[in-house]
Amino acid sequence: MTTTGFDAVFSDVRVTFGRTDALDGASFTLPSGTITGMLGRNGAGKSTALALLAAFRRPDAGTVLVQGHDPFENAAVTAGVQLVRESGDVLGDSPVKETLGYYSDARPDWDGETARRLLDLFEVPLDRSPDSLSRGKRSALGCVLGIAARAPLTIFDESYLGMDAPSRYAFYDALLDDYTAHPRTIVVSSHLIDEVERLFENVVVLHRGAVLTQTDADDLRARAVSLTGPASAVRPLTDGHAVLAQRSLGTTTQVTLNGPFDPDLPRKAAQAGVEVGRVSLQDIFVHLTQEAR
Ligand SMILES: Nc1ncnc2c1ncn2[C@@H]1O[C@H](COP(=O)(O)OP(=O)(O)OP(=O)(O)O)[C@@H](O)[C@H]1O
Repeated sequence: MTTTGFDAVFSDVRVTFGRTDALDGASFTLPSGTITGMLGRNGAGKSTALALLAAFRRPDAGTVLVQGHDPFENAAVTAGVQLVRESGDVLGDSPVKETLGYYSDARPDWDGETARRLLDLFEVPLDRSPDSLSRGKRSALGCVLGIAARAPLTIFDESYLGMDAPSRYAFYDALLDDYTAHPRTIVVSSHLIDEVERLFENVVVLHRGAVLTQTDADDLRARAVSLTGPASAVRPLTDGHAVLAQRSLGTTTQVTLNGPFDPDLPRKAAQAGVEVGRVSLQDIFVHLTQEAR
């Protein structure tokens, strides 16, 4: 691979199915050589956006550029884009090893040794057909193909949901290892945000076809904190802050605050015996999308 990955730019993209706007003026960027989490509730437009990157269709309005070019019917671009969907893009009724041969011919940066090592790790037999495998093994096959293709733009569209938890964690580790050794642009869409958030450097949150926020993952994490302690000590610390959530157990209260924060908050909290904690991306995502409703 001669690049650290393709970048992609969506500008005011609209895709309509009948009376549904799957994408409704979505604009965001996938920077080259980063892992971006594509988040959104059911029906937010994630799969539609990812299918545009893979040139499965053209937008009805706006532009999608991959490495500066319209990917649609552009073989030079699509040769470098790998979309892994849960349904899998494999030769369903032929042995897995034939799919490997197909990828080896079609993908310029294909690494057959990595594919075989990971298929062995996930215990996917080479002589069985994908159609005869369990859902989890089929998902694992798709994920392995996605990693071993080493495409400059690699997209995992909830491709690992069929896998059990140990297999999913093995996939996240394998993806990070391979990405570290061979940087490229990766997009991961998922509902399991708690599990995958450690992968993300950037986050795009889609909501009803539009971009709610696009940001560095650490900036998004820093947008909220939790305060836990006796209700009487926590309450004064919330003054002047937006409270995203609040819950109490006995005399202990936990509030989630949205920034910007009083720079003195950590000192005041320590003095009051209140614990300041991180808020997971999953919780921030839930708050963001609830607010947007
Ligand atoms: N082929 C299609 N025909 C009709 N409507 C569609 C089609 N594809 C998507 N849609 C609609 O477009 C909207 C966005 O769908 P999309 O699959 O992109 O969302 P998503 O964020 O991937 O959802 P999920 O997390 O549930 O998979 C939804 O309202 C969906 O019903």
